Amino acid sequence: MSQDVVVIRDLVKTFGGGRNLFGRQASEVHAVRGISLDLKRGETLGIVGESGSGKSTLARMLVGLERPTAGTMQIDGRPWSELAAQGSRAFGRKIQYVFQDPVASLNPRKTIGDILDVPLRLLCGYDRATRTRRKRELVDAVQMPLDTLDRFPHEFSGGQAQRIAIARALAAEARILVLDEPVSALDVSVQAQVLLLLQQLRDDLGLSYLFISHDLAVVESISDRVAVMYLGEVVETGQAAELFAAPKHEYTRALIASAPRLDHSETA
Ligand SMILES: Nc1ncnc2c1ncn2[C@@H]1O[C@H](COP(=O)(O)OP(=O)(O)OP(=O)(O)O)[C@@H](O)[C@H]1O
Repeated sequence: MSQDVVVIRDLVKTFGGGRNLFGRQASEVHAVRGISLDLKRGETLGIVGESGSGKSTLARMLVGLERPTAGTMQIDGRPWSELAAQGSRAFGRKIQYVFQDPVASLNPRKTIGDILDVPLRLLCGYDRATRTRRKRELVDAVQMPLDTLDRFPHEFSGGQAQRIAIARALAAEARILVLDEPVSALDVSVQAQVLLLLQQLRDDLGLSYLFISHDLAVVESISDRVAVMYLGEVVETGQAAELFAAPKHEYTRALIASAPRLDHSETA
């Protein structure tokens, strides 16, 4: 069996380009311009690039929220087109999306128990007893107390809410997580705790992560490999430590030079 859980080939996404109200050709936005990438089982692939480089568009296509203009993707051994033909739930069992703003991503009117119930019921079809057991396991897996299940999203800090969002992403036993700026909204000390939890979960459950961030220090700390995106293209990929220590592409060098928190200078 292939070690690659995500295979992306020549992926393109173009927005717009149709005729406008006056019959004129509207301008096209080339958000993703022919990307090829692989994500291996158990690996964290960091995706970096400035705002507008196409990171979120890539992520949204992977999880089935956006349809590619051209190219192919395979998710956990299944062609993207096959999952798309089955509807959005087919993606949910294979690949899950964790958003930047954890509190906003949780329904404020539902308890955490009810929020976790949704994927267990709709994606897995579990009976009530199994759902109850799984919900306990899930809050435990993200190191939250059991009474979390009876509380509402607003009762939690940003870091706790992100743990809950991660628990929800794990509910349907998808083994691939697309993490889109998952710690960017959190204080630095909380970021470190959530990153540690993500690493533990990855190792314990054999997860694979596509980890998107504009924060190079965060990406370097968690990623095995890194892909650098610029204007819709991947301009450089490499092992995280090597790529940050000796960037090959001009854009990667500029990105590192403009990042205040990443210090690769020699200490005397
Ligand atoms: N639905 C859409 N319709 C039209 N253009 C879009 C749409 N979504 C994204 N774009 C454009 O595609 C390009 C890539 O955007 P994308 O959000 O993927 O970049 P990003 O690297 O994730 O940036 P950010 O870090 O700001 O989210 C941008 O020029 C953006 O304006």
